[in-house]
Amino acid sequence: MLAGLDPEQSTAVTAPAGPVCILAGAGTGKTRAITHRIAYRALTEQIVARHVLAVTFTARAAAEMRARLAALGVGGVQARTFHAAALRQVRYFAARLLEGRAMPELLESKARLVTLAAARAGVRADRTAARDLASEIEWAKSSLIEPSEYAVAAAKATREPPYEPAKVAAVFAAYEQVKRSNGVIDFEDMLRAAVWGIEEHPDVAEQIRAQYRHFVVDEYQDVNPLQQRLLDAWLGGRDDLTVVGDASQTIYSFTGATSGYLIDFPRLRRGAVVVRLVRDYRSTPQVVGLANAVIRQARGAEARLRLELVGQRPAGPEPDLRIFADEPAEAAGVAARCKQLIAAGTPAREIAVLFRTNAQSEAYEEALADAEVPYVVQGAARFFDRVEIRQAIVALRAATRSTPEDAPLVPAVAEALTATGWQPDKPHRAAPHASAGRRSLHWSLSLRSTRTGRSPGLSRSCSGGRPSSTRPRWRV
Ligand SMILES: Nc1ncnc2c1ncn2[C@@H]1O[C@H](COP(=O)(O)OP(=O)(O)OP(=O)(O)O)[C@@H](O)[C@H]1O
Repeated sequence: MLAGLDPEQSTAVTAPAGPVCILAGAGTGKTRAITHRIAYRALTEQIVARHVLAVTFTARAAAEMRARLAALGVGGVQARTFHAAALRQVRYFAARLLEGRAMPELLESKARLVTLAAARAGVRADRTAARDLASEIEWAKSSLIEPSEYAVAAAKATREPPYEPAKVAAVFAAYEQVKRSNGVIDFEDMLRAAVWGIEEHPDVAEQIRAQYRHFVVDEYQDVNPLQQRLLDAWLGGRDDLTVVGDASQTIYSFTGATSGYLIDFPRLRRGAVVVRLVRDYRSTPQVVGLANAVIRQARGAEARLRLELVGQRPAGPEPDLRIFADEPAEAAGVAARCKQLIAAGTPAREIAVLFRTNAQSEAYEEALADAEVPYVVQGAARFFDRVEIRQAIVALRAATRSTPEDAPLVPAVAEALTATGWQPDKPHRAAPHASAGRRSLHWSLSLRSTRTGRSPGLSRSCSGGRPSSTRPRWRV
């Protein structure tokens, strides 16, 4: 279990029961460290695997952790997100907590009810405004802030609310009422229900604490006050807690997450073992050096836990860091660079453009289409979940089936797409770059020919969306 670990990872893995804080930079093997720690303790019979609750940030990370533990021969560990763990707990204890009442339905998205609540509070909110209001409500609820406290708290946190704070507070209060009268709860309510179940029901608390005795929290720099409260409720004053995080990777502050819990962990948890993982196994020393140089600029509390990473891989080319004024300029710069590389002989398929969230693909797709650089969007399952994309795929399939062998496919595709409600001549964005994350019909597909059953060999890229006289509407 200890072979294949570096000295710092070994320290983390073998640290005794109690608070352990693993400060781990990107690519330093933190997943290896925490899975090995759980497995090592289980296999040396310090703990029983089914008493471990490992909380991850995403369902994908939870699945990864379970798979790695299974590969190490350890089953039975509960690896879940805060939401999944809370939902399971509330469902399990529903009969006791709800005293026979039905479990309320869980709202997948706040948007519809926020729009209703805004109307009730006398605030006119279009879709974008409703989304911004929903984010504000989410921030407040994750930060344990009630509607009556919102205005003061928002000012203190230097929020930039979409309306004046009193209006947001009114929408927030109305939202809570609308939700109650609709008999539904949102994700934050579910976490609150899990907290309330433990804090107010000693029998529930006892049963949960008997089940979960050892805790691991991944991405601890992005925990919000509501999640921390749930963690504290689970712990019930015990301290067998391993947290893993990197203050320099805090990315969810706008939703209420705070790296404060990670930063204060060594001070607040007596006897905490603190381990720093700084050997970066993923990137070349050149890339690691650039990352260090960027992170060195950090100021404030995060800077105290800053990690200086050491690249472990063979040397590679020097990366080129460029800074742009805004996202469209950055996307245009990336597209221009791609064009330049292709003109110099680099095959397009050897160029990758990476971005953090799927919503950002819009800016890049637009810039690449404008620069007439062929592209394929890959690995973004959610892209294919978009309503317009699902409609388009259905339409394309129908078109390939109904088009005669020798007829050009493209008009049939356009026709079929139009039948789905898409209007090629209608601009899809009033202000193209004003709202990051808005979806538009601007896409690229790689299709298998259903008519021949063969792969066409080249990807068919269609660009729709903003009509332009200089840009062909369809390219195949
Ligand atoms: N001690 C080690 N020796 C050699 N390679 C290692 C070691 N520890 C981790 N690695 C390699 O480093 C890479 C990152 O490991 P892992 O996925 O565990 O890291 P991580 O820190 O969880 O990653 P992330 O940056 O995504 O959070 C993997 O390819 C892993 O095999």
